[in-house]
Amino acid sequence: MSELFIQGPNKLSGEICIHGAKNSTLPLMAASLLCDNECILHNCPVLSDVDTSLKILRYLGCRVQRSGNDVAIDPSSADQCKIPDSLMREMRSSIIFLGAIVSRMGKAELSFPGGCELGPRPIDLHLLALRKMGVIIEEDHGCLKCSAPDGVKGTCINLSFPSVGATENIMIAASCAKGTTIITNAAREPEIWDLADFLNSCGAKIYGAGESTVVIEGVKSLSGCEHRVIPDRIAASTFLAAAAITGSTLTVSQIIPEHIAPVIPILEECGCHFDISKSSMKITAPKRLGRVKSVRTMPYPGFPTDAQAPVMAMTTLSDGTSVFIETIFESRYKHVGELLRLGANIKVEGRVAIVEGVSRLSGAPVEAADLRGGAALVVAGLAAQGVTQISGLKHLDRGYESLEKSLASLGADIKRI
Ligand SMILES: CC(=O)N[C@H]1[C@@H](OP(=O)(O)OP(=O)(O)OC[C@H]2O[C@@H](n3ccc(=O)[nH]c3=O)[C@H](O)[C@@H]2O)O[C@H](CO)[C@@H](O)[C@@H]1O
Ligand SMILES: C=C(OP(=O)(O)O)C(=O)O
Repeated sequence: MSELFIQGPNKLSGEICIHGAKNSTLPLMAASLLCDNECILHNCPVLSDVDTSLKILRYLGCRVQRSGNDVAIDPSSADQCKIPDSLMREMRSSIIFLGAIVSRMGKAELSFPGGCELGPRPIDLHLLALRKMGVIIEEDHGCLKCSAPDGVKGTCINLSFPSVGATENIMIAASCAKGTTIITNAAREPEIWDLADFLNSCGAKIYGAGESTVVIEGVKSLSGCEHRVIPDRIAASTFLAAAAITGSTLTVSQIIPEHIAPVIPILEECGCHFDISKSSMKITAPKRLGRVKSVRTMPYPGFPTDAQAPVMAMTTLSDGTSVFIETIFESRYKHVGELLRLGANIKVEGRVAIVEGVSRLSGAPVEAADLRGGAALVVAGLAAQGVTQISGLKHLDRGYESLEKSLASLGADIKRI
């Protein structure tokens, strides 16, 4: 298996164009199954999770074609309702196909999804909602056998937690349901808004996406459309953290600055300065970062849990003590043990991590245990003295397109061997 070798420290400079959002692309690909004819998605990142989604769509009988960052999906020939366990295990987003398959085929058969191991990641909210919408779901030895003999029906669903995936599954299932669905305490992440934008372009009637209450009036059918995926706010946040820890000035472009707004005040607190324009921002980092008092992960518009690890890596070289509180996932500190190998000083107590900034990190062999934990190791490695050797790249390849090429183009000494 290949590994990343980073020789640090090195400043970054220039401009990085941010790729399309993984967490938008995947639900959009699932939603395209509902359409009567071809959908074209632009700005799809080249990632292993996108490959997995393409495999699932092919398995279901769709004709799919990828050309660079454009993906064409023709679902008119879809005739299967099962997803094999091996594909379900590849990523969390495989579960988002459930609402789409059962809505289109009247039945679906799949198993529990994979994805980053961040502690328990149940799908009870997805299943509860779909059951309320008239879907019969039998759980048998890890297999979910689902059918909707009378079709999927609109209803009122109050989510006990604003789950991103559950909100997406309900929106997709509800788009062609009989009647109106009202989701209260819905997730408000930008990816929810992007999904609604795509479905509405296909003829759906979704109102309020991005707010806590989303109303979906079921329509008879959806046509295809052309859609551009929104930029990846977590990839952008990762590059900002990388610029900050290396004391760099960097322009991050092809972004929606508003989507990164929850991360900016944390970087400003550390002493970074921002020049923000319509679709880009320039970060200027100080020689030595200050500490950040506390970072609490929260559903959007709070600080994103997906940015916690890269931003924590950034604070390992801060002057002072930074505190992190992870409220979304039970076990999202797997990067801490690896950051300690690089010389960081971090203590974890349950959901709280306390980072005592050190004046120097030194390169060492480390292993990524999950996607954003891997990104944290890259951020730290860019500022560490000597060689940081990172294994476990399959996680990074799920979420960052050509990461080492992008960083090398900005001045980092980084190679994949
Ligand atoms: C592919 C994708 O878009 N992944 C993102 C999505 O994951 P995902 O959609 O899995 O995240 P959720 O918002 O559903 O999960 C948030 C919390 O709700 C809990 N929960 C969720 C569903 C459920 O049925 N029952 C339940 O208890 C989870 O265990 C977790 O503690 O949102 C997360 C939170 O922003 C991000 O970290 C992931 O990058
Ligand atoms: C946790 C993540 O992804 P997934 O939900 O696909 O595991 C992530 O993108 O950080």
